[in-house]
Amino acid sequence: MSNYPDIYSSILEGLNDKQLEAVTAPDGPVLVLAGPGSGKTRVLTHRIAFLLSQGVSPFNILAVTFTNKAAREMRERIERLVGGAFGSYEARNITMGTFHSICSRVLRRDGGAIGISPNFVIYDDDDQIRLIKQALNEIGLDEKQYAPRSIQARISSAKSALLDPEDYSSQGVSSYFDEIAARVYRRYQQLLEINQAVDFDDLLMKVVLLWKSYPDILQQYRDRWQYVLVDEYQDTNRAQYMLINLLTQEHRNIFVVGDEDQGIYSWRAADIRNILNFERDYPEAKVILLEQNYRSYQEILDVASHIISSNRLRRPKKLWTNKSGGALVRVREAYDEQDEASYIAREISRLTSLGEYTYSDFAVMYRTNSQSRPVEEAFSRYRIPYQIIGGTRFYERREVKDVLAYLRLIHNPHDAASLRRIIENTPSGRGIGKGTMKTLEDLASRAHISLWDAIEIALGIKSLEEVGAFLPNLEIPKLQSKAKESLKQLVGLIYELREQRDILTLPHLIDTLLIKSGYASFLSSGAEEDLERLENARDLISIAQDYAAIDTSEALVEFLQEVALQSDVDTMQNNGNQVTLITLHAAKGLEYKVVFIIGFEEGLLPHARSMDRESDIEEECRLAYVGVTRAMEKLYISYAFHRNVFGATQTNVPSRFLANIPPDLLDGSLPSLGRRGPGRLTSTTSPRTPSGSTYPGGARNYSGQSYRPFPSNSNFVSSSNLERIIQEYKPGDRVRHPKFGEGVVLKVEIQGEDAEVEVRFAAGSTKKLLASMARLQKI
Ligand SMILES: Nc1ncnc2c1ncn2[C@@H]1O[C@H](COP(=O)(O)OP(=O)(O)OP(=O)(O)O)[C@@H](O)[C@H]1O
Ligand SMILES: [Mg+2]
Repeated sequence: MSNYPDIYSSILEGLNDKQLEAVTAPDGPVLVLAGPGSGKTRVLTHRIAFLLSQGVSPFNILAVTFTNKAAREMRERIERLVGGAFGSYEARNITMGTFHSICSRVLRRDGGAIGISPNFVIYDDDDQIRLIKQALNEIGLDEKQYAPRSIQARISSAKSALLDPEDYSSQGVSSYFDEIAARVYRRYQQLLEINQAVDFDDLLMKVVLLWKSYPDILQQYRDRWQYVLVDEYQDTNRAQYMLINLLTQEHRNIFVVGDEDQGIYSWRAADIRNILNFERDYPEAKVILLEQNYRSYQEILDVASHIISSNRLRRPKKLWTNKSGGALVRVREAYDEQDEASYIAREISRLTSLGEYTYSDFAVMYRTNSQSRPVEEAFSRYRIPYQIIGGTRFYERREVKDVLAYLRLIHNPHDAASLRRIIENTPSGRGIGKGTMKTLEDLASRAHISLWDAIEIALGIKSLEEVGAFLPNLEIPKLQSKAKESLKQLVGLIYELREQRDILTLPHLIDTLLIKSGYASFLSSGAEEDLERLENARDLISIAQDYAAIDTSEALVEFLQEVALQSDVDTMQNNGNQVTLITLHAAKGLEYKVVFIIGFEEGLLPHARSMDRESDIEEECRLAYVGVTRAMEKLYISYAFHRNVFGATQTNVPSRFLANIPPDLLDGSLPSLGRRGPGRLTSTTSPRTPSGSTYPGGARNYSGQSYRPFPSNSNFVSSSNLERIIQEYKPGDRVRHPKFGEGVVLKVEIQGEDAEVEVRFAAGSTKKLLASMARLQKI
């Protein structure tokens, strides 16, 4: 470091030798391969600051992150690192964001060359499904027989592999279903074009197409982005790989960081082989391995290493840290998901009341979104503030989508998804019936024009020639006068709002559209629900304040793009003092002082869907590994004996991923059964593991009990559970049953391994219930 003048000290200070080597590497390709928490993201951030300090213009730097939030944080960090020396305006001019947001900008600017309107709208998942249904319909196929979701998945993977409909028909088809998908893909793509829309995968694929077809345009981008940096490189797909490759082939200033063990997006066509290809494509690459972990205590790392060690398709890697003396990783068997959630709530209350932690230090992680519900309920009972990442997002709320549909239509009237949404939903039908819509859609379909054009033609505002559909034999449908009137009003409204766009700021425009469209009065019944919806709709106005200072056409583009490309994690707040509830997938790259991973069970982690293929199981293992390595100080892993899945009670066994962990690394019971090999968690007895304690509130820590294998018979209750039941109910207790309501316990009787509880319900009936099955709640 002494070779560098003082001015660089903030950039280089505190880096270890390997990190320093990466940050200060000379121009040319660099690959940083390293495990979680070893400072890859930090190195990438400091590398950018270092480039700036070397006189590289921020305009010449492109940095790709996995979420927009990560990009924002990286930019702020760089500003802080270089701020004093170079002025904070520097970092603002770096191009930084996700692949999708960067590609969206490229297409907006240069997509015209390959026939993409600069006003294109971005279709989300919902829009895509609607369009696929429309395509199926038009081809005469039944959407019940050919699930639109499965077709969407095929189209998406075709696009990620850079196969257009023709390529896919000729190369990607291996079954009858593929053939159907290929036909739908073709029509779907045409419909996107007519709607002047692109889907997420198009954003990437179209830029590859653009750059491949127009070397002069590619050259402009090569000249512009002379330094390209990519975080989380293991999760790039074929299209992303091509984008980076096209950009950097010439100048070869490519700096990527990644970890093969953390590849968790192969279901979105990510390909870990891109890391291997890197060394093939850039044989002169400098490869740097980082080994020291700065995030977690050794106790956590040891557990992580044992979990990932069962994967065969990997190079062994050592993780070490000089942070030792932390707590052992806690493993706990819960009775069911409620018990699991209550335990977490109590533990968080306990730790915060000791003053050691605040709520924002905690995260609860899970495999599937639906697992968050019991945790939310427990947190409400314990008054623990939380934020949930994913779930129903603000932008997915009906009223928000309705207002966005108006905005999208103002931006681009050819977007039929938005037009249909407005006609069908808000405010109630707009007086345009199904018959009229069918007539208009038929016209659009036959003439290969947008729905908007079809409406204008039917109203006599435009002729077929004017919209570029010269079909002399096409009969223009006659509409009923009432429908005509309603359509005229709608078209007039959109024209009027488009005029307003040129006059008003974006927040004003939204305000105006709420009033003129009748949407505000539609929601003004005064009912609680309507008030809330109106409030949400109006929240868009305050969000749009960020764009009030720029020209409204441009603001609208930026605003819609931000909304369309927002990921779950982007909505996460850093400022509130609240616990984070997040899926394992979304937790990538993040860190928390205390992490709870719930549902460490066969069927959830690994997920039932991934049981068939070894490569899928390995991906689930990496997912578990990603989760475990998010923890800095304390880690809790839990699995439940019973779990309610879509209304049915399942009896699950602990995850096979626990099987490779030596018991002395854990505090709590270890399901040693699984150690006989993956997938063979059959019943047998297992050694008793010491530890365990009682928790406030009188609930037991099952980890203090010997591990009991659970036969699939769900009446079975382990002795620990039996103890709990007996402790839990006594005559006179007031209880609540989900179906029978409130009642009083009259009698508790042991029945083999279970207990029978007799309850008199307030409604009058007396019932005998098996304690293990009844889902009684004490009140
Ligand atoms: N040299 C260092 N000195 C002190 N702290 C460091 C150092 N390097 C990294 N850290 C800290 O260690 C933590 C992990 O770093 P970072 O997030 O960059 O790791 P990563 O390799 O990107 O992890 P992941 O694979 O999970 O994305 C961060 O809190 C970071 O600030
Ligand atoms: Mg990282």
